[in-house]
Amino acid sequence: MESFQGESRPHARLSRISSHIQPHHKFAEEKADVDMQQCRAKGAAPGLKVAVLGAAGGIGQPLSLLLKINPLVATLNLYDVVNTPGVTADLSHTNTSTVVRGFGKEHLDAALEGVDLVIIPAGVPRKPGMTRDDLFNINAGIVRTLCEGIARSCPKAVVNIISNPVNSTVPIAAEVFKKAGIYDPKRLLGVTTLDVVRANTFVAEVIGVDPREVSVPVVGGHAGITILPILSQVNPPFTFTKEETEYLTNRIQNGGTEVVEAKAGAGSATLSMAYAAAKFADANLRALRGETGVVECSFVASEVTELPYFASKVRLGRSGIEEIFPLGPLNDFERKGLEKLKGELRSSIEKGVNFIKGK
Ligand SMILES: NC(=O)C1=CN([C@@H]2O[C@H](COP(=O)(O)OP(=O)(O)OC[C@H]3O[C@@H](n4cnc5c(N)ncnc54)[C@H](O)[C@@H]3O)[C@@H](O)[C@H]2O)C=CC1
Ligand SMILES: O=C([O-])CC(=O)C(=O)O
Repeated sequence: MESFQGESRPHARLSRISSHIQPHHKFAEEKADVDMQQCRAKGAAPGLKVAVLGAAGGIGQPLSLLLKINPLVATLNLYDVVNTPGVTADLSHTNTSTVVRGFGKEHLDAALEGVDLVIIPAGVPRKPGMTRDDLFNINAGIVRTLCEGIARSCPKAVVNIISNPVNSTVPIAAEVFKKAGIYDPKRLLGVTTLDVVRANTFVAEVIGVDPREVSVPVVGGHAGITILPILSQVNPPFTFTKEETEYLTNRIQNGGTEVVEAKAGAGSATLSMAYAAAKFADANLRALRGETGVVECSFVASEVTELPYFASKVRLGRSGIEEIFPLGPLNDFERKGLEKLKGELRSSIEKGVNFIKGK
């Protein structure tokens, strides 16, 4: 069993080095509580504290790297049940001002203390032939345990859930927070950004523009037909043929499976997911810092449809979600897709809720 809590931080003064030359895993537990401000590198913003739970995984590692180079992140806490010392030591050598601290299995509460944004990519990924729901039995318990830690240590944090099946893990997180009496629907967001990233990429290929200039809302949930791209609302505006619409919808809905099959047993999307999660985290952080007009798609507690959770465009602010936008005008194809997804999405949501309510 791994028990690790260490930190790596920039040294503002040479005289401090002596206290940092011990191997990371030898750091005493209380050392992690040293005042961060006094050790922050010159020029570093007194910024936000972010925790990644599952930081040593396929998503966790590149996501942590992208957060380490985000100037809005002052402190980055890396938590995993294995391999955090190595990932922490490695990442700490990148010369950005973000302070990196590593936490092993027994130190969940310390990893979460005072954190503003928690990102959860912990859990098992799919292998070919599996659905995301096949991950429920393992990942539901992992998400529950981690959310219980959040309730104890940083009940006001904004929480981004990546662990699959997102259609169930977000309701699981909500029920854990309700049980603990700290639930705030504005602060709980399922990460569906990869669906938007894929939609923008695939659409850009069809219409022949830079993918960074394309914006497609993707609504519903994050599994198969519950992923519903609203191609009629693409920006820049474009009219797709029936064939293009079917091809793009199918490719976006099955983007995850495309990667799972290409990786042939070695896991699911990690690099594109880390990119998407870092993009979504950056939006959350900018909003927490007071930037206005930050809009992203996310799977959240919602009244946009009759379902209790639904992904759609949300406006982020200083306290999490400030506004959930209605779906806007849909064409026939999209209206049918919306009706078709509701049954599956409802049962995935109920499965998550019942996992905590014990039904
Ligand atoms: N929302 C989305 O769009 C996407 C979600 N995913 C999901 O993200 C999850 C992680 O995927 P990968 O990083 O590829 O898997 P991975 O197996 O490479 O990494 C998972 C990490 O979680 C850690 N872990 C396991 N139990 C833990 C616990 N109790 N506390 C903390 N850490 C724990 C493992 O030690 C491992 O380092 C999977 O459930 C996958 O399906 C993947 C891609 C896209
Ligand atoms: O497909 C998977 O299992 C991982 C995932 O959620 C995605 O890539 O969208």
